Amino acid sequence: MSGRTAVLVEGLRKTYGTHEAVVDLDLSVAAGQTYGFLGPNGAGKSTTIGMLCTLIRPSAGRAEVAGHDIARDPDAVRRGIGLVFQESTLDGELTAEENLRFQADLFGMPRPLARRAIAELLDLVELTPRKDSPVRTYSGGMRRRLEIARGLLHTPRVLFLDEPTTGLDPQTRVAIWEHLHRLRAEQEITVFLTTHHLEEAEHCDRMAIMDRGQLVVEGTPAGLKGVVGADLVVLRTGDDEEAARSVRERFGIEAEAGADGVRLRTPDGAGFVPRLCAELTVPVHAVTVTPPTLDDVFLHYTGRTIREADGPQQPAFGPRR
Ligand SMILES: Nc1ncnc2c1ncn2[C@@H]1O[C@H](COP(=O)(O)OP(=O)(O)OP(=O)(O)O)[C@@H](O)[C@H]1O
Repeated sequence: MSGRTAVLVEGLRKTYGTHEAVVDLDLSVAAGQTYGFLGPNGAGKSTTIGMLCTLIRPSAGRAEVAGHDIARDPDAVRRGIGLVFQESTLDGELTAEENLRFQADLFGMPRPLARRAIAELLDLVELTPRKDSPVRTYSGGMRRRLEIARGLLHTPRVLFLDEPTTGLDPQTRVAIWEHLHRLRAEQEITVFLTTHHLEEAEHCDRMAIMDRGQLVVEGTPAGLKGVVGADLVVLRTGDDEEAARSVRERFGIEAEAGADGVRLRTPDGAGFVPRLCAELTVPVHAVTVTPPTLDDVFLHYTGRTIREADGPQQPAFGPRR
């Protein structure tokens, strides 16, 4: 593995009985990248992280993380990684500082080094003013920030985050991402995260879409959206049926009149709208142009949206377990 590769995965597989949770996964993550695994519930994201962090034994295949083989040298892998789980594993009765000191002791960090690292990390996640309060008095966002700080305490080369903002409100999600971006700017670290939030995947340098244990497609968020390639244009007109017919006949573009107006897809929506308005003989009241989203990408490759794949019982942004 080259020095610039933080995670290398070859033919990784996990089978539970007859159920294939992860199927022949191949992956390479360059050092210093923020890499996202996007997929619905049950796609195999947590199982993959579990294998990469040496917590779950693969059924087949191999992987190297932070320069070490997960099967041959699990202790070295563990020293090289930080891990933030979906569920909180903080001790609510201890303060932030005590939680971090406990972790530093687990890693056998010398006391003066630990003191310095703890102070710096509490600053990084802006918890210094509350460092002496018991964690049970913290909000969900503060706990998650503390968990991220704890994952970083032993200066890992790769930080794994399993659903870092699940269960947090939208404002707190934004704040967590501000912290992760600052972290990236201040430390040479690879961040590997799982998510089923589309907007979270947008923060990644590269990402993989996973579904039913398989890697569906991999690339940059912009590159993946480029594959879908078409903006969604929605028109409100004086006569939507007539407008849709006109779009089909004059431009040869598939257009449909529905409850929210006339919908069509075209590669350069903003460039197309002036031509469209000039050609249409019916009055145009409103036009919206929406670039492709990662959900369009998921739909393009799997035939369903992430929300459909998550199932109707799942709240869009709430805790799932
Ligand atoms: N210990 C286990 N025993 C049996 N099946 C399991 C086990 N762990 C996971 N699975 C199954 O493997 C599949 C992948 O699960 P995994 O938790 O990796 O998915 P995920 O993409 O992380 O989903 P979520 O976001 O809900 O955690 C699921 O169908 C799950 O039910």
